[in-house]
Amino acid sequence: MFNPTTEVTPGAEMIDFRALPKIELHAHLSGSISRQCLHEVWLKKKGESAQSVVDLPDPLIEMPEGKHDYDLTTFFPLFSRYIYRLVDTKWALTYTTLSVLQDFAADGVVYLELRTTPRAMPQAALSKADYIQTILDAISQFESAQSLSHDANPSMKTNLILTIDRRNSLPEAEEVLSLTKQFFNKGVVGLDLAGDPARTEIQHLAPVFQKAKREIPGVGVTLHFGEAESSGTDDELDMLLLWGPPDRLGHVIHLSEGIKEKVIRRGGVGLELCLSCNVRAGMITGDYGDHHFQEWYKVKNCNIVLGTDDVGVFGSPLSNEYALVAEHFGLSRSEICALARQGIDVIFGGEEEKERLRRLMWHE
Ligand SMILES: CNc1ncnc2c1ncn2[C@@H]1O[C@H](COP(=O)(O)O)[C@@H](O)[C@H]1O
Repeated sequence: MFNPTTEVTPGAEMIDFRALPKIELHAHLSGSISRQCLHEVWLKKKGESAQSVVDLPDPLIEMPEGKHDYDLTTFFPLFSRYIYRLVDTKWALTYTTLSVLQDFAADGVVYLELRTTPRAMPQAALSKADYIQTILDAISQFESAQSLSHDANPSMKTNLILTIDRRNSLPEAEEVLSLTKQFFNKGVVGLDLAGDPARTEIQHLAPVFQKAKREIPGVGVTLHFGEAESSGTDDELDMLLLWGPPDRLGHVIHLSEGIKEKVIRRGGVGLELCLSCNVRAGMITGDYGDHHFQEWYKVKNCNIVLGTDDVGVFGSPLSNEYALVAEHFGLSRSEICALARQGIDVIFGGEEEKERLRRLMWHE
């Protein structure tokens, strides 16, 4: 039923990148659904003559396997125009979430923080709170099945981060904050800022992020940071560094030298770097070897965590992200293991989970 993407390239020392225990902290739920899984949802809905798919092409035609060249103008509409029309019932949400969890676990992910934008589904009588509860139930179902299985692989722990979209009005963002409060310590561990970086008017969201840590002690804050030129101005990035303040930053592409210094001076900030997403969506100039991974890798007091962003769209599982780094930046086996372990200190999942990861992640 599930079909994890396979694109693992052997590294210099023949590391089994899939077996390497990995931490994934930057994965958007709806963008992580495989095309095969979307196709299965489409087939079921077609069979039921569901209204939402009457004029909706088959995912395997709309997003053929091998097509990964979405850019920032074609990428965001894919969700509103297409994926959200397929995933619009409780059944589809549960089915696709289970598939995403299965794919990450099969790829050797041992700790996952999935992020998602709470979305009401009025036609299915699902509120935003129901949306979150449905995903949390799927996670519990997956974790119970894992604990019963005789699989020798370490099990994958999953937590949820709720996304505030840059398009959100203040009341909409307040609602995400209050949902975070409602589900905090019940599977939700953090708050994210994401969405189309072309939307540059975001100052109105400041009070929500400033309130987050005050009102929810222990909550994690991660922000998409300098993802595009339009969202990489010093004005925006200086403002974002005051929001929370953030524990982790996503993408970190368009940063002036001054902002880079401020990030470094903070110390211990988690940097969620998504190589294939950035290269395939043309968010950086050049190819993998030109990725800013190489620059940040030299900075010793930040914690780099590789992420897939949207593996269903960009087609590169986390094991492949590690293989790419080994290949393009010449990391040895022990350096790859040390890189994978950098994520431990910046998870939002608590001390006990950090201890579990310290025990099970490879040292070399
Ligand atoms: C280039 N990478 C990215 N940059 C910014 N936002 C992104 C993103 N990839 C995904 N999203 C955000 O996540 C939503 C889909 O997942 P959920 O419905 O929330 O699970 C998208 O609508 C977008 O707002």
